[in-house]
Amino acid sequence: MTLYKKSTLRLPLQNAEVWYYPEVFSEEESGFYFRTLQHKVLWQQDEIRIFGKTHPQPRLTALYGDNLAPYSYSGITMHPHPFFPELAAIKETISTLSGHPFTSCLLNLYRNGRDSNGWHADDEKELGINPVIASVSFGEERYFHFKYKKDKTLRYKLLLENGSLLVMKGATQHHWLHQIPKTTKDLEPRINLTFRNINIPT
Ligand SMILES: O=C(O)CCC(=O)C(=O)O
Ligand SMILES: [Fe+2]
Repeated sequence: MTLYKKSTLRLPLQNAEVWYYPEVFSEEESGFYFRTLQHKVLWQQDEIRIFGKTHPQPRLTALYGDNLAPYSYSGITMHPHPFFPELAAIKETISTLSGHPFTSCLLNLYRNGRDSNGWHADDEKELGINPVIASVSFGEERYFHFKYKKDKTLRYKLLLENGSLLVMKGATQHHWLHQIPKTTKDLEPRINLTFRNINIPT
């Protein structure tokens, strides 16, 4: 990565600290990482339980980590694979830029516009009290929606562009939900990487 020159944007969300960094990676770097991740990541499709019925998760996922800490959400427990060089290089770039270390990366592959990620907060106890979540996007642009927990009419959305970084920190996960909605638009695949600190349960 060359020196980061683009202006960062702080999103106007109350009781939250969310920053958007466009073009952290150039088009060329983003294309390289998209292709490498698409082929090298051990993608899986888990079954999730919603209202007692199981459904295949509407996207592919994978977990990579520096430690063996498992990560559980929506009734799924994921076990990490070790980092490979290109993924470790992205982690280093994002740690340096955001000023935070990360142990783990949860990846999402949205194959087309029908793949999605429903309303949730990244508030699992393995993440600690005020987690820093650093989310990188490669490939197709998708809308990212926020909804305030106490007043569901308070909403915000932004387009996550190829090569961008979104950082959520502070009290964000306590007060806001987020999602990647489905769309009927004919979309190309998108890869998202969310860097996190996942602690070994005590
Ligand atoms: O794909 C995205 O940008 C969001 C992913 C996400 O919210 C998550 O994995 O927790
Ligand atoms: Fe999330």
